[in-house]
Amino acid sequence: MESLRTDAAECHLVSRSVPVPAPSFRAVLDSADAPRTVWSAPDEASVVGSGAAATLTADGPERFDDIREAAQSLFASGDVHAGTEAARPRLFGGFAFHADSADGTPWADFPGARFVFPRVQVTWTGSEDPDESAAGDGRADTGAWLTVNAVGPDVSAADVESRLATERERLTSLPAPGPVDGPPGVGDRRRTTALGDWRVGVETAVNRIRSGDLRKVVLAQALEVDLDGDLSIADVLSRLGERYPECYRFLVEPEPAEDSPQTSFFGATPERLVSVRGRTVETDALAGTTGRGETPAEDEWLAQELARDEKNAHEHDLVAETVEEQLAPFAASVSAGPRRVKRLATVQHLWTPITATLDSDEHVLSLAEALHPTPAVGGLPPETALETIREIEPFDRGWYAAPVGWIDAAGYGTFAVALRSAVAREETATLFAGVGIVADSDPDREWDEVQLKYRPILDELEVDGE
Ligand SMILES: C=C(O[C@@H]1C=C(C(=O)O)C=C[C@H]1O)C(=O)O
Repeated sequence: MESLRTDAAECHLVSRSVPVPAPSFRAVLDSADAPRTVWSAPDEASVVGSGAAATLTADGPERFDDIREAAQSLFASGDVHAGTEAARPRLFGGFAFHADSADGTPWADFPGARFVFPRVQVTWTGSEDPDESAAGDGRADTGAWLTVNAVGPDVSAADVESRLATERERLTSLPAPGPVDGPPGVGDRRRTTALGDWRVGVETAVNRIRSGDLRKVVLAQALEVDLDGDLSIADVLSRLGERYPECYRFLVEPEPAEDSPQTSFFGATPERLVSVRGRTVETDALAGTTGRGETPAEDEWLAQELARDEKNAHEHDLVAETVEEQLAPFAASVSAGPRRVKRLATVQHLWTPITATLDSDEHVLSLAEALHPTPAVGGLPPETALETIREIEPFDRGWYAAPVGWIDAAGYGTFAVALRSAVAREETATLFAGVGIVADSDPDREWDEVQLKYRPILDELEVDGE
């Protein structure tokens, strides 16, 4: 394709890319400088970012607008030779769940919003693992690009091109990674919410729903675990990619405060909040959950039970209807596919794909702001649900269940809902999981569903049988 190029009289952003033989995802991530970034989505190129050429942060209720404005001014004057669309300048990051994000462990280094324009970026347009992508005819899909970015009043194209040559040398001489490490093992576990307190919380929510103040609320828990060994995020993300190919994988690692250890927020979430490309908007209503069976027949039976179950259907339909309503003011048309079951390695969900055509050009962040939090992670009515969450949950959600993704100069982008995730720091990891509460929710069944939703991450931390 024609190279993507934007020249401006006054250049503050310079970006250069070259095609490279696909390096190993794990080797690239392991050798990346802080702050590291990972984004990998079904049907999209995977990205590892190393360092930051620019970082945008914002706090408070205006954080979506503030990031959008800062991104537009960053992208306004660019000298960009991307070579391919997937390597064009993009900002990667996300938001805190609540507008007034609290500080303190484990979220101390996470502002209300933070986006990184990577200093060095590797973009895989083919497989992330060159060893696994060899086609039957012996030729591998080796689509990958190396990009070097710089931002500032004094940056020169010559400097960026020379850095690109150096980075290319470094990339081609990366040592092959060893075998994927096993999980580190889990020692002590601390729950934010004991079963008794959970029952009281769910009953409070159910009473509020029965009294008519609330229609649905999503209550979450956190589980802090001590790790017995080192956690390799590269290995965890690589294994999550194999087990959950239909999920959105992410890693956010903000610069730590002085002398503090690095905090890493990562996960593999099945839920897309929104993607915008041109005037096409795609989103998913995902809510209503059951487990996986031991056999294909049991799996099928569970899926059918889920599809028939009235409580789950109600929980789900509130999400699908609300998403459609929230998109309506922006859209010439909104259409929802038939409700179906999405089967993942550990759980099955009710899923309605929703698409819309915009009336006029809209920035993806305007749509992300309008949709977040959907009743799949917040509730209905939204304000009462958020108050209920604040009142009942004894911990700060931080970036859990909030939008993570990317934006580009055109205002296109994709955001996922940061579920099936954990925040790791030194020898501990804190996992998060939540469930939708409606009028006939049973606290003990909801408790079991929370435990099921810890599985994707816990499976990557526990040694078999722990
Ligand atoms: C809140 C979570 O998941 C959400 C809640 C679901 C439910 O209540 O059935 C299903 C999928 C997600 O929308 C989570 O995984 O933590």
